[in-house]
Amino acid sequence: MPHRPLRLALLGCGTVGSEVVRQLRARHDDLAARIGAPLELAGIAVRRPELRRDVDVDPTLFTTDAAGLVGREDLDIVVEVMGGVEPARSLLLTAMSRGASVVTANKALLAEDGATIYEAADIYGVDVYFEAAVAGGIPLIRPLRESLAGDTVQRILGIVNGTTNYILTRMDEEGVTFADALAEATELGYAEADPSADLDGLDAAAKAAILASLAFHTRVTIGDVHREGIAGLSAAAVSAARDMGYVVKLLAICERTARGIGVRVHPAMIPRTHPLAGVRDAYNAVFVECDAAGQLMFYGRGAGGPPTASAVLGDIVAVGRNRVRGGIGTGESAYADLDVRPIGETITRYHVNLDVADRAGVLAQVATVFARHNVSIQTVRQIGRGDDAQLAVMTHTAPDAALAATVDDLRDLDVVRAVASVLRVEGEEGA
Ligand SMILES: NC(=O)C1=CN([C@@H]2O[C@H](COP(=O)(O)OP(=O)(O)OC[C@H]3O[C@@H](n4cnc5c(N)ncnc54)[C@H](O)[C@@H]3O)[C@@H](O)[C@H]2O)C=CC1
Ligand SMILES: N[C@@H](CC=O)C(=O)O
Ligand code: NA
Repeated sequence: MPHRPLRLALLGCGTVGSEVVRQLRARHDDLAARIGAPLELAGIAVRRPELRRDVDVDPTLFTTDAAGLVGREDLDIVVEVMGGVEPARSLLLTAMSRGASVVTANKALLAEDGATIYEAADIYGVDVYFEAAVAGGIPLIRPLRESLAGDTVQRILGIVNGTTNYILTRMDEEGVTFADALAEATELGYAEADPSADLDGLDAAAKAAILASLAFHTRVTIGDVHREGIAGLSAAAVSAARDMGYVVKLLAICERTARGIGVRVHPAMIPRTHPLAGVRDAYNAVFVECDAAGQLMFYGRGAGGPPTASAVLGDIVAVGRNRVRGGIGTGESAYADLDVRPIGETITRYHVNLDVADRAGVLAQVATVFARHNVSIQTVRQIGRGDDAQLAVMTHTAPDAALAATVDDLRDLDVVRAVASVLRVEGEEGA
């Protein structure tokens, strides 16, 4: 006997939402066959129903009463693509309390207060799926949640923000200024409405928190993530890295450490030969390093309407199948409850560019500061002469706290006119 149609409500109809509607319509019959029941759009919550959209929608589906829509008793799936913590959180909680499963692309909400959402799903016996929340169309959540559930993840290293990767690519390859590259990214529709979420690393930190939670079976929130954005990065630092055979990328790194886990987002230099160095423009790529599976790489479009909607539709099919067959999929797994350790305990390397006085004895003074903090120098070279003299120092690995204290003390040296740039160096051994 054919299954009754599954009723679906959409919250938000912007870049992702309108593409979800378009793809739902374009693949209606295939989706019905894959799920075992047709999907029926019951309503779309929007702010301005009169707005012209890229997709044809029956205007009677639009409502400005999102709370009324999710309060209905007859919904099977609520798809949230409006973004932001509130009212998205309250709307999803209401939807779940009425028995609907939830599909969301909202990394900000999940990284801020995923616990409330997962607990509600548990209480009401419904699904929460969120493949689109990290790295858009790239399947990454499901591999971590399901395919790798039998393995032990040691480390995740990736580029998870398309906007900043676009900016850094343009600065590195064409010498475009930061401001011009940002304007281009905005024009191309990669940047958030408020691009500071991209530039300050907030978007990447939310994604890192979600990835770390899944990989380490531990509740990690955005507040646990050490975060540095790219706003302070100079064109000079990017071009100095290029001259040395490195490229600067905004990285998200989640790793097991001696005493727990570390989760961080910051710009870093990686060797030009590293696979992540070739990830250009708004593309994302994520390495996952496991005990048994070894190194895995996930690559593709991390932003934009069509790829993100592809991830949303995949979740709709998964949730729909659970509805048709009965039962629910994987829920939150936070049993390991590992400690999120401070950035100071991270073992890493620094590359430091110093504007220095060009006279005898300067190198010795600089080297003494590194030695005082037990930071070993791998290479040091002088660039320029006289007023343009710079020392470029590459360290060996050391605790981040020791490296940071070294840089603080270097600033106090009379012979150091300025600390021109400080960048961590990643990806030299393996991924
Ligand atoms: N655009 C992208 O490339 C990606 C977006 N996402 C996530 O998907 C979600 C949606 O993103 P976009 O579609 O790009 O944003 P958008 O700004 O284009 O669309 C959001 C829509 O929701 C509507 N909305 C917001 N609050 C509302 C409310 N209270 N009631 C009714 N409508 C409301 C807005 O008017 C807007 O039309 C966000 O959580 C975002 O972080 C995730 C991956 C990639
Ligand atoms: N602004 C984000 C969109 C997707 O998450 C990005 O640039 O990656
Ligand atoms: Na994804």
